[in-house]
Amino acid sequence: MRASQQDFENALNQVKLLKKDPGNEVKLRLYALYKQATDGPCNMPKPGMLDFVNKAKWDAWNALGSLPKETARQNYVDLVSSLSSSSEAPSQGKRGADEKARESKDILVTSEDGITKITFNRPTKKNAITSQMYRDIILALKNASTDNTVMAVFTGTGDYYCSGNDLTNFTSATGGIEEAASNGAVLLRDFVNSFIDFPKPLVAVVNGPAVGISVTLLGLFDGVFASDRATFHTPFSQLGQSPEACSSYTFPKMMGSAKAAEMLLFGKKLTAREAWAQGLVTEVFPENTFETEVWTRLKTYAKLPPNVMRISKELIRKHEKQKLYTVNAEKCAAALERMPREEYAKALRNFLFRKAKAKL
Ligand SMILES: CCCCC/C=C/CC(=O)SCCNC(=O)CCNC(=O)[C@H](O)C(C)(C)COP(=O)(O)OP(=O)(O)OC[C@H]1O[C@@H](n2cnc3c(N)ncnc32)[C@H](O)[C@@H]1OP(=O)(O)O
Repeated sequence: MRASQQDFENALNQVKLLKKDPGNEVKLRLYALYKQATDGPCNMPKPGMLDFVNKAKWDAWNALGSLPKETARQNYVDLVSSLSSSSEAPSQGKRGADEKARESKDILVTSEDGITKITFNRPTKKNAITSQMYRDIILALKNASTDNTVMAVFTGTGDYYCSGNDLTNFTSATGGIEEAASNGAVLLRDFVNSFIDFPKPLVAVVNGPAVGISVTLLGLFDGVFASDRATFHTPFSQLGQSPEACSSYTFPKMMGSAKAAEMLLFGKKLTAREAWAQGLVTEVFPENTFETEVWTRLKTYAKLPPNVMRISKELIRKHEKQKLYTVNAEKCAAALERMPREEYAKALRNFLFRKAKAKL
């Protein structure tokens, strides 16, 4: 739901009531979103190099590019709401929201060395993502976008990075498949949007096989470091589904339409090196040195100037954002269509009963 003018005005009032100074970086972001929401894209002359304060404000505003006024208004309201919830309970402070995510057993969130680490932590199910985990990740990314860490990194516990959507997510839905599909489509849209909108560098440390949505999302990451044990598999046709997380747009752009079709239509599983050759992976590391090498590298990256990385990311992404929102919305509408279909139900039955069949 889009923020109304009234929501925006309430947020303007709430900012004045914040008990804690949110820091310069957040204040610049608020300023930029406010200007974008009220005046539209920055068309002021750039202040001189020595006019530090106005130059920083101009840079922050200008970095929003052609972001529509309504989106800026929404982002402003969301940002103020996250700041308000943290300043309302000073004894728990921002940790109130953070702890909610940290308490989740299937998604671990930690912050160290300037890095928010978000771990799929359900190894007995190969880190398959439940509906609650989608919600936990949305919250973790929301917190990480305004806290004082420099980047966010996803990884998995155990032998898998992630086996994708938990195929039992909708099997226990009480309100029927149509209602489950509709709720799922909204959750999926919000989940993917939280990756599109994440303003800091976003990196995946792919420690093992990755399946489904954990692969398609990688097209929205800024860095993908993979163990040579990792594989990348998107068996959508086999599952009677269509590709999500904007991969119908990001994959052909990244690897060309023929190679994207091989993955997204025909479900070809790629090795880490094949995924690197297609531009999906930044670098592949030998399994035995993977963790040490990758985390050493990431800690170095986390020492780079955060504002510059943020502005550069905004510049890289700003022309794409509207397109990504549109593709995401289209896919979610398609998911609504597909889920109640027989092809999907059959794929689900095959998975759920495969072990029983194997014993026959
Ligand atoms: C909000 C809605 C958003 C919707 C977004 C849509 C996204 C699309 C996708 O992500 S599609 C991809 C879905 N994932 C899969 O199809 C993978 C299914 N799993 C497998 O094929 C296999 O389990 C495996 C190849 C990942 C691993 O095989 P292996 O033989 O090594 O291990 P097991 O099969 O015995 O698995 C161990 C236990 O983990 C459970 N499990 C694994 N993956 C999933 C999953 N995706 N969903 C639910 N459960 C999963 C598996 O059932 C075993 O559990 P058990 O020990 O209790 O039997």
